[in-house]
Amino acid sequence: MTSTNQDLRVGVVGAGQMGADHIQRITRTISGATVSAIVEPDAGRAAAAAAAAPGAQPFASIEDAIDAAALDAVIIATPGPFHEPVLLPALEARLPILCEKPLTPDSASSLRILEREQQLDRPHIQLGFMRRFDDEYRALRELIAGGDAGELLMLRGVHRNPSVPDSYTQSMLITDSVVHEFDVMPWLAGSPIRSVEVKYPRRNGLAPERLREPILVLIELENGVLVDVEMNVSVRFGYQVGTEAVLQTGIARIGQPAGLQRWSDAAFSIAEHTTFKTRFARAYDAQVQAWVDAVRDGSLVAGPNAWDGYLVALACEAGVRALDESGPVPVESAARPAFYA
Ligand SMILES: NC(=O)c1ccc[n+]([C@@H]2O[C@H](COP(=O)([O-])OP(=O)(O)OC[C@H]3O[C@@H](n4cnc5c(N)ncnc54)[C@H](O)[C@@H]3O)[C@@H](O)[C@H]2O)c1
Ligand SMILES: O[C@H]1[C@H](O)[C@@H](O)[C@H](O)[C@@H](O)[C@H]1O
Repeated sequence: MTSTNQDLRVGVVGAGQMGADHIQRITRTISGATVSAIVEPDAGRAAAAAAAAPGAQPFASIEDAIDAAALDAVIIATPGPFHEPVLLPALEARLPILCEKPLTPDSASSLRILEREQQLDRPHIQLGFMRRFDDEYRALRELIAGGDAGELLMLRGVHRNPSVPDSYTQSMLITDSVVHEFDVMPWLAGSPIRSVEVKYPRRNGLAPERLREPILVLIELENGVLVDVEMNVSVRFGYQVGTEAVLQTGIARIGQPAGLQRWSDAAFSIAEHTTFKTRFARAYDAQVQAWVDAVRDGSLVAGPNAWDGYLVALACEAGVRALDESGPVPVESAARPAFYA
């Protein structure tokens, strides 16, 4: 750290919906860090981000921010295809990195990142798979590992978005959305992915014309646990992410609606989220705080690392193939190098 005060100076690259959220989070909620640099090509977003983070300097590129020694660490919140051009100079400058998911959109580019990172003394990249910081996901993982209800047999997931932007394509059902399940389900079950299959139920006529959805994704894990995920992005009513674990002698469920309960007009209702920003707000806070603390104490990474991102990239490749092929597509997951132990 080259900070003049005790705070970690964080640069944020990409100040769109997620980057702007992280800028506010660091400015208002996180302790031990300030936003010192913002790289955002869109002038309106750059101005809004600067207003939210007094004292942060604007830069045209990550390279310029590095040359000006304006940051100790970086959060990458550009769209997935624009992660690699930021990751490489950041690694070159030995900056600790919190990179939003996915690491990169395909396994070949993820491998390039792994190769570059392994030239450093230790992992520098933490990945933004925030579900690992969600209290409910953590409790579920603990329960499964504890074995009180016997062995885990199945995991059943629902992942429902109210709608998606015009830029969202068919393959993004996998690479932008199911990408989370490709990380969190193996993490819950303690076993890597063996294959991915996609089934198409009846199409939702309210979906954008370019999308054939919802989809049902079947994920087989190496330990025999079968995972099914309903991926559904035009549900309109709200944002819902839930998981049910089927164990030998019990069922565990997370992601149920919580909060305001209401009785009126002879009916009962309960508030539902409309965006991941509120559903996972506490998880994002915990994730960023854990990362800041890890950078400050020198451990640099306190969550999923680039190897986890590579495994997910392999699963995404299989998932994208499975959108067009019938039957399970195998995932060849390589052995984790000692560097990422
Ligand atoms: N963890 C989560 O739940 C979650 C939620 C949403 C998005 N994301 C991830 O966050 C990242 C950003 O997604 P978003 O929804 O905020 O996208 P967005 O389109 O809202 O914002 C991306 C921003 O990056 C800027 N940008 C593009 N190229 C750039 C470059 N080369 N240098 C600097 N800035 C550049 C764009 O102008 C834009 O403002 C993606 O990786 C996405 O997958 C994660
Ligand atoms: O980019 C978003 C984000 O990653 C959300 O967490 C996920 O639920 C959405 O499906 C995806 O589009």
